[in-house]
Amino acid sequence: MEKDADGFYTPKSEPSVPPPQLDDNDEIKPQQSGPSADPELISSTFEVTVTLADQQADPNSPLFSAKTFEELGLHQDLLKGLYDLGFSKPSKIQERALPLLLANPPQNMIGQSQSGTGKTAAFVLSMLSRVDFTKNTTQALCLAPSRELARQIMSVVVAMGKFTPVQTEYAIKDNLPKGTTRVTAHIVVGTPGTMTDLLRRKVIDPSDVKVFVLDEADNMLDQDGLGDQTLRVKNLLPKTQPQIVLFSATFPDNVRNFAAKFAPNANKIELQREELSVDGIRQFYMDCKNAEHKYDILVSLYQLLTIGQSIIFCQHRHTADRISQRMTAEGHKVASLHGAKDATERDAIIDNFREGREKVLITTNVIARGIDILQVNMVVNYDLPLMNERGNHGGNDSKPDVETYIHRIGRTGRFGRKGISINFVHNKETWKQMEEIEKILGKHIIRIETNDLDEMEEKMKKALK
Ligand SMILES: Nc1ncnc2c1ncn2[C@@H]1O[C@H](COP(=O)(O)OP(=O)(O)OP(=O)(O)O)[C@@H](O)[C@H]1O
Repeated sequence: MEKDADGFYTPKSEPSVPPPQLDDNDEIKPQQSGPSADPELISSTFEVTVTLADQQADPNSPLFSAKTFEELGLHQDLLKGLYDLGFSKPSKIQERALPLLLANPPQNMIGQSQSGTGKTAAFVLSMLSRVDFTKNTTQALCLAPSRELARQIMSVVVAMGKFTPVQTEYAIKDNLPKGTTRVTAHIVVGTPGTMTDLLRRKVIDPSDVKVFVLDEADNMLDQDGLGDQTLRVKNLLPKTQPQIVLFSATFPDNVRNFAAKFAPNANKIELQREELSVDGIRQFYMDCKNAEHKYDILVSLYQLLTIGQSIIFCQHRHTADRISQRMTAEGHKVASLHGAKDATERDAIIDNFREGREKVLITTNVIARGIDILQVNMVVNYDLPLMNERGNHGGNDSKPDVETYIHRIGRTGRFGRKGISINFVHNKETWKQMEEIEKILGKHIIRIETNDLDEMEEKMKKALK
């Protein structure tokens, strides 16, 4: 199965490739032909070809694995789903996490791996593996911090579960038909507020839940963010606690301890600080004269932003709206997305962007995490992400929010692809914030002149090679 025009994996009535061949031992082999049979080649807009196979064979790459999917103990129907998606070899996190996730008796998991390295498949396969399809009850719950991410995860559940009878349902705002009194789907994916509501109203019966997954777990457990609501969901689950699975690219110290209490006795897969950001993402900065100059620079970048697709991150909704209105009025085609828009509008905006109908998306931290759109080759931090005064994400304090920075730039450079990030700095304070990010990540952020568009284009093209 390939991603459809919306960038989602949706089952087609006719498979795009012939079904996997069963050999004498009933073993499933990866596809040898068909459109999704050559996942090794990734082409970028600059006509550069990256060989995924090289990275998956390099022991230093997060995409490396010494094993095959068959060796990881997955059911044949799930192997078929994987090959149908064009996955031929596991990534490091998949190789390491899956055997631990599937072992019996089930054990909790705290798993960390860089952005775009395949964490979703690891937890989706583990949910699909634990479901007993002969029972029409809810057996796995998955929470994500945004409706956009919940919808994306669901598309992976449906794609990987294509050869199983899995039933799924959303727990996101304005999605269940009015008057629904009972959800019996095997797997429910949603956001914490709506999930709590459906559990409280007994629309979802949690008594058979065997797996509880938190994607972007550090964000979901952050007491200043979604932590309370996530805890509420956990408290509504059966006393015989289900297997708790936490995944993220980042686990800052202040959440790590809480995560260990939330998922006791968990198997842990952790990264070192210097491993946090992906090498394929080249990080740049531009020295703007003042806040207004940032806008001029963004406009002058427009041509480059639309070569592939780009995401522009602002700290506030009103900035995202203001910039997009101004650029639109000046004849540029851009879209804006943030949490103040209603559900239908949000779905339409992200779907248009996935489809490539919009090339530039101006947004807030709402889609900083998890969103997987392979054509995004540029991320701009119009405003650097900042902590709030209590030292948590999403504020206005002077400290940079390094975790959010890692997630934002991770919207590009997915699964071995190349990508570019550009930070706009415009005064001493933002300069210092960027310096701190540089220090913490141990990565050099390269300067690009704001007045030399040709140099800029050259540097960027080179970075994408
Ligand atoms: N084994 C594999 N072979 C080929 N492609 C893969 C494999 N595993 C995952 N992918 C693809 O890699 C991309 C990134 O995967 P995914 O979205 O799961 O990353 P992630 O680790 O969850 O990132 P983030 O931290 O940003 O949420 C997806 O497009 C996915 O389809």
